[in-house]
Amino acid sequence: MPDSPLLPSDAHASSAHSAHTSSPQSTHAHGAHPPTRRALRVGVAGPVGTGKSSILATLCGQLADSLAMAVVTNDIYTDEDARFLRSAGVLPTDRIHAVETGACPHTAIRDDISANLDAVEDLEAAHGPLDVVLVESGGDNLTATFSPALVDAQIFCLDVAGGGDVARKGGPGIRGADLLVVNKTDLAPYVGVDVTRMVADARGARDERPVLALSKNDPDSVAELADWLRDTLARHRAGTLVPRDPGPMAPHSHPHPRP
Ligand SMILES: Nc1nc2c(ncn2[C@@H]2O[C@H](COP(=O)(O)OP(=O)(O)OP(=O)(O)O)[C@@H](O)[C@H]2O)c(=O)[nH]1
Repeated sequence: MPDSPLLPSDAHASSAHSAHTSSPQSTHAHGAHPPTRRALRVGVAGPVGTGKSSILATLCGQLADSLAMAVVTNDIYTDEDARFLRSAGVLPTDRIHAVETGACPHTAIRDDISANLDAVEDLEAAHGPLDVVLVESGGDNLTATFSPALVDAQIFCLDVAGGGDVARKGGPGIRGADLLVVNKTDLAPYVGVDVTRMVADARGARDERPVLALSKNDPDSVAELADWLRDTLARHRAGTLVPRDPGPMAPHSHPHPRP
């Protein structure tokens, strides 16, 4: 993260949405942001099928009555995730915007974030002021993370069906995301995973940053997820939330396809 308190996303926001900034910039600590009315942007990343869209649906279902929310989804070739969320009926359909990345999912959330930034800003212009915009990454591998210039906080999602040892395998999302979700805990008995052990492994890999054992079928864990988002929004509003970069993905290349 750069030392400057003004991130690129703030530069966009402050020109497009300066009317929503609630107070002068003189009161924030070094590294933190000024108190702001710009929507909190939260990214949700993780391997394919771990439950990212379901987390968005759960959060909207819990909070959309009390917060102004919108969603951006990313898929490589389709708008499947956006269609799932629209059919879930948790938000008005025009608050759900699909980005078709046409490339590895991490490209659009980390390397060239312009399509996602445009989508977020279009939603804010059409429906603002918003409280929260959730951005779902396309399903990727363990090393995909969001640029802190796109999101203010990020959730990394694993599920028990991927195996109890995944949390030990590390990677920037597991290690450094603001919240690590160990999802689908209701399936643990069927896949032979000890959730307590998996969560302890995850905590060990994360310097005690938060880990949430979640099942969409377990109301207590769903309430904890909603509380985390409310708390994160409060810190964003107060200017004390500092977007942190979990780190880049592992070195890799994108070979040109054969003609
Ligand atoms: N049993 C159980 N199933 C879940 C839970 N959360 C999600 N699922 C199911 O897991 C499957 C995948 O969930 P999605 O939310 O589509 O996963 P995703 O990570 O968005 O998938 P991609 O976008 O394809 O990477 C669906 O069949 C969900 O219903 C959970 O807490 N418990």
